[in-house]
Amino acid sequence: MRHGFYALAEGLEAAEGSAEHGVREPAANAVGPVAIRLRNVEKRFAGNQVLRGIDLDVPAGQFIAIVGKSGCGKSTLLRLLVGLDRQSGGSITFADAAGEEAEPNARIVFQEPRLLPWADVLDNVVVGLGEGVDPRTARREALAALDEVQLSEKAGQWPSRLSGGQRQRVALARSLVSKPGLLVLDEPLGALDALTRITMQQLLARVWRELGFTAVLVTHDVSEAVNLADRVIVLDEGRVALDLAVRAAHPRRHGDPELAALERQLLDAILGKS
Ligand SMILES: Nc1ncnc2c1ncn2[C@@H]1O[C@H](COP(=O)(O)OP(=O)(O)OP(=O)(O)O)[C@@H](O)[C@H]1O
Repeated sequence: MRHGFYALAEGLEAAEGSAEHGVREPAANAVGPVAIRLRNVEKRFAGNQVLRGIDLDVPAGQFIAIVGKSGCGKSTLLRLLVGLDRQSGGSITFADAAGEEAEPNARIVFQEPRLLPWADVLDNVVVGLGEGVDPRTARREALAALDEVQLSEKAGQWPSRLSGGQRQRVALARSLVSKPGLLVLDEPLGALDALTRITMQQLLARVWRELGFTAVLVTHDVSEAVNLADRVIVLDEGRVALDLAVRAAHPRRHGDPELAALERQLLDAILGKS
């Protein structure tokens, strides 16, 4: 399946993975948010069954979070969604707002920002557009993406001069610059301190509301999941164990009792009730 995934923009793992290099949608062809449909998705690694019979429908523009114990298959599922790996069975398809099958123009943000140390912040974002874009257009789009993450004043800075949170904002801008229809986030805030993490959650929530892509977030933090997502999926040994709607209005506040009750429900599903 061709995902329209542009590997280089997403860093070294993507470049060495099985994604198809050099395939991308220019920003002008942005598809808009895509709906995702998984049917009976299975994944095995040399006889080790990691994902089992996953059926999931994600409407276009929804923000879902995936939580679960270590090793339950969260990252494996993300890698299938962006085309870095292929399922062993079942199907994954994407559709545009009109319901027509579409390339998702998927991007992924990892826990580590994976910036190019020899390029300044602006050029690190330009990389997200891939090759063949007019340099002036590329610069303009990269500056707009940096503005979106409130980092335009660092455009000429080296990555080594940035804080961890700022580097992760550059990585986010690099993913946003091509106007993805699907943004996949693999523990993107996991390496940040608690306060920076909350600030970044607010930024992510705002960016998602403004740009309207479909988002799939993997996190170990159930509080982060209920603060950001419309819906939280609990994976257990490669199966969907719980599919929980989060209806609280945005902006959400940490400590809100409604969210705390959902957190409790998620922890019970992940750890088992004692
Ligand atoms: N390329 C691979 N080859 C073989 N086994 C793999 C490969 N990738 C993942 N696995 C196995 O699949 C299982 C699920 O891994 P995955 O990384 O998806 O879990 P996870 O839920 O994301 O874990 P964590 O929360 O610790 O990051 C693990 O047992 C892992 O060892």
